[in-house]
Amino acid sequence: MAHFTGRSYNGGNRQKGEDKMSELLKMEHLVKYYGNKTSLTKALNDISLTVEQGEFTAIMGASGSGKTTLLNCISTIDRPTGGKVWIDGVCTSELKKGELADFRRNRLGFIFQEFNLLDTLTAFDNIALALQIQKCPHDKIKEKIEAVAQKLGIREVLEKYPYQLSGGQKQRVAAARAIITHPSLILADEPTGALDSKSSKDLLESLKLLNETEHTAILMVTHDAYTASYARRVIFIKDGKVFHELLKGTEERRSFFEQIMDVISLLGGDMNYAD
Ligand SMILES: Nc1ncnc2c1ncn2[C@@H]1O[C@H](COP(=O)(O)OP(=O)(O)OP(=O)(O)O)[C@@H](O)[C@H]1O
Repeated sequence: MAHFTGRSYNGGNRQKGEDKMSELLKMEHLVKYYGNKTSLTKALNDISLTVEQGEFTAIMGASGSGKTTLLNCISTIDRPTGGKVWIDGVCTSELKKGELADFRRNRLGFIFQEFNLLDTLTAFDNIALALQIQKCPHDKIKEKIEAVAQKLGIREVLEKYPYQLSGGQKQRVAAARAIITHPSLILADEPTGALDSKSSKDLLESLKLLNETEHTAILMVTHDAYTASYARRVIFIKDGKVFHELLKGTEERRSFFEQIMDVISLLGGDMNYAD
């Protein structure tokens, strides 16, 4: 086991000497209750965090700790009971109903555990859909898809339908669909949850490459330490609160994985241990 080199949570403030980046996502005092007076669940209990432009962040926590609720409040799929979220300086709780869909379409990309591809469209058309909605010209669509497909290693499967693809290929198509509109932020909920270890590795290498070359920020919920070790920063949630965070320095991914494992052993819970 590596020595525990993490630091106590400091409200998302960067430490001295760290890269100066600009703020992309800010949450202040996020609270989310489910239920009613007789049966109340406090899913988020006062979370304040910032994520910088281009940052690759993982959110970890045991089942029921509030990871998906947090992601849904950020993505505007769910409304927090209290507190505020800003993305690119826009306070999402101030957006009107009609503005929310446009906001999500233009600023956010989504990757879900279950891929969410349309079965009746080819991989190419699934990816193209995001651009057609934005009224991108036809020749530009082809050019953009070919470029992203090259990066993700899915050029050969673009004319296939989802049922003809492996889980790993489907998830890389979903990643292409998420990145193609150049969103400020990709939100991924357990993106490797339905994949075997080889496909998980391929997807994570692809996400890392997209993050590095396109400078798109990725916020990824996972309960898997191996998956989280691809991020530069890991935030641990317990009972709806931020419990700890780790920042990857210059060390290898494997050693970051060991640091993550150390925090998991402090947290307990049902997270994955394999590397
Ligand atoms: N729609 C809902 N109605 C009532 N309670 C909910 C609802 N959604 C989530 N919860 C509760 O809120 C808490 C946090 O749930 P959440 O799904 O965010 O956890 P999670 O960390 O994503 O869990 P998992 O890893 O199992 O997906 C849990 O106690 C859950 O039962």
